[in-house]
Amino acid sequence: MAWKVFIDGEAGTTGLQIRERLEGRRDVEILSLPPAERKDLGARKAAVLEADVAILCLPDAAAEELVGALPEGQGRVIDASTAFRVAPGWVYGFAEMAPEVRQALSGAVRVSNPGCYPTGGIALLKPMVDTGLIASDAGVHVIGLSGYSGGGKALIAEYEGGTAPAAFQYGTGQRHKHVPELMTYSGLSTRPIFSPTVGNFERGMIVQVPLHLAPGSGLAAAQAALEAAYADSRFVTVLPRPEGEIRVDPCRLNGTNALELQVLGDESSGNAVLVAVLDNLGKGASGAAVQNMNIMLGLDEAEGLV
Ligand SMILES: NC(=O)C1=CN([C@@H]2O[C@H](COP(=O)(O)OP(=O)(O)OC[C@H]3O[C@@H](n4cnc5c(N)ncnc54)[C@H](OP(=O)(O)O)[C@@H]3O)[C@@H](O)[C@H]2O)C=CC1
Ligand SMILES: CC(=O)N[C@@H](CCC(=O)OP(=O)(O)O)C(=O)O
Repeated sequence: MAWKVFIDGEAGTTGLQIRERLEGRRDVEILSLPPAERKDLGARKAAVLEADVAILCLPDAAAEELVGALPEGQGRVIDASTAFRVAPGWVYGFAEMAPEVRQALSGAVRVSNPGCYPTGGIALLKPMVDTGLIASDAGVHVIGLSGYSGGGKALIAEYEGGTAPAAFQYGTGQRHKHVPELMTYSGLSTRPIFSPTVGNFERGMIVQVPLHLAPGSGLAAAQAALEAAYADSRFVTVLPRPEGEIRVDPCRLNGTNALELQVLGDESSGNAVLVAVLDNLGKGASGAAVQNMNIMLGLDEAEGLV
């Protein structure tokens, strides 16, 4: 028997990627709507209710409208938008964030898929807060670098049309949509400063957290905290601290569901930069959505396919 999966917004950037990841699978049947019904609320609602799991790859407002139309507790949904990431009653689908998340996911009806930058930021920050290496009320800085596909079809068109600059910093008003989830799941009570930049490359991402740690021991402690948090993780890897200078390539995990974490810096001064590398369309979006779908359907064995 194949599980029925409906991808709402399957023609968009994230939807297409999920479709590609699922197309070769014999344990999954993709439910699709005819083009004329692609934006018909009634048809989409019926497809969600027919499916074993529906993955919403829509703008926030369209996701809110569809979820609002579903009967309470019916239609298992993974929402890729920002709409429900800190909403009560939703499971935040970052399976590696804490041991209890995987179990919550397996029975969940409403799952929000994490944002791309928060996936890297929370992965780095939560173990620091949990172990007391960062006080929960500390003011932290998070710096992001993303490929342009993170901006969806509109930004892709600007870059492919040659009208966008080589790179641009944005989120300059400190109102970026990712800050609430970053703060909530990292366990920070002070709103972090988040400064993202997008560059002229399609996909790939670096998230950096600069920190002043204890001189002489802080970097080793940060390394130990990350290693302990992700010891049993299949998709999150803590890399060894490098010897000397390195170059961090945002694109090195493209096409995968991997997330790599690393502690960089100088032990003698305690000046550190924690770094996460991921594919914004992989672990930052479609990979995580398929991983969550697998856990919800009890297909953990198939996780290697994401
Ligand atoms: N790109 C990324 O890296 C990531 C994106 N996300 C999130 O995923 C969601 C989708 O983003 P992304 O794929 O980039 O966006 P896109 O703009 O590439 O795709 C959105 C898709 O939704 C469709 N759509 C819009 N309104 C409706 C509606 N009312 N009913 C049905 N379909 C509709 C669009 O149709 P049409 O083709 O006609 O425009 C389009 O195909 C967003 O909420 C985004 O925040 C999450 C993680 C990362
Ligand atoms: C480069 C770029 O514009 N990136 C988007 C984030 C990517 C994304 O869509 O984030 P979600 O995971 O929340 O959907 C932005 O900064 O708004």
